[in-house]
Amino acid sequence: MDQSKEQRILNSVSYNAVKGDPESVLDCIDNYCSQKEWAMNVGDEKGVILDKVVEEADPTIALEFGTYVGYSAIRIARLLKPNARLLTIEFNPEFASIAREIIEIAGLSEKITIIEGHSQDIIPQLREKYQVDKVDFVFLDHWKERYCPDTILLEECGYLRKGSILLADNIVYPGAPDFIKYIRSHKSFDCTNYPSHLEYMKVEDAMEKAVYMG
Ligand SMILES: O=C(NC/C=C/[C@H]1O[C@@H](n2ccc(=O)cc2)[C@H](O)[C@@H]1O)c1cc([N+](=O)[O-])cc(O)c1O
Ligand SMILES: [Mg+2]
Repeated sequence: MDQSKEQRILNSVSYNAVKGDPESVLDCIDNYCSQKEWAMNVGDEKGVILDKVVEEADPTIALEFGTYVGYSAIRIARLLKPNARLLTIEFNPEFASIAREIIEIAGLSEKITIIEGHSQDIIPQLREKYQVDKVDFVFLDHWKERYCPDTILLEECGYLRKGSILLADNIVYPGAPDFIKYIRSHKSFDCTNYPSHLEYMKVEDAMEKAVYMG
């Protein structure tokens, strides 16, 4: 059976990236996906917005929904301080195993924990199974119709604290209208929109930052 696109991305990283160098892994994926096969990584343009918000948050505990092949997990984890860690939730076992290998090549396996499963099943387990008390930063990049229910679940489970920062990808394309409606009308969230473009394309997109005010 011929390989998947995600396997071909791993092959390209494994062949071209410098082991232990996260930047070279990111560059390799961006080059492959802009020149050979498009893939749904946050990419190099929106990636700069992600970097800035992660630096602003300076999280000890970061959470990501939607690992895919690990591109944004590497982008986030490369900026974390020594004792900080990223938990990233991935539902598709093939993507999870490819992400694990790409993250290993980047030399960031110690800082990133990939949790396999559905976000709505994992979120309630974060306290007991993963010793999470509060999350300082959350990157939402999984199924767009899950952004809103999962944000509500994070709040209900008590993982958000005054100053917790959420950042959501794809606000324009594919879009997350129910999430935007909810978060912008919620009194405890202070929202900022960051216009940008869809990864590797000239299509309009945007990211939304929401700071929890407690
Ligand atoms: O659809 C998009 N993203 C959905 C991502 C889904 C990922 O989240 C995982 N997951 C993990 C946990 C879950 O609970 C559910 C899914 C899935 O297994 C997949 O790895 C998307 C689409 C476009 N696009 O141009 O079409 C552009 C983008 O930037 C996108 O992010
Ligand atoms: Mg996305």
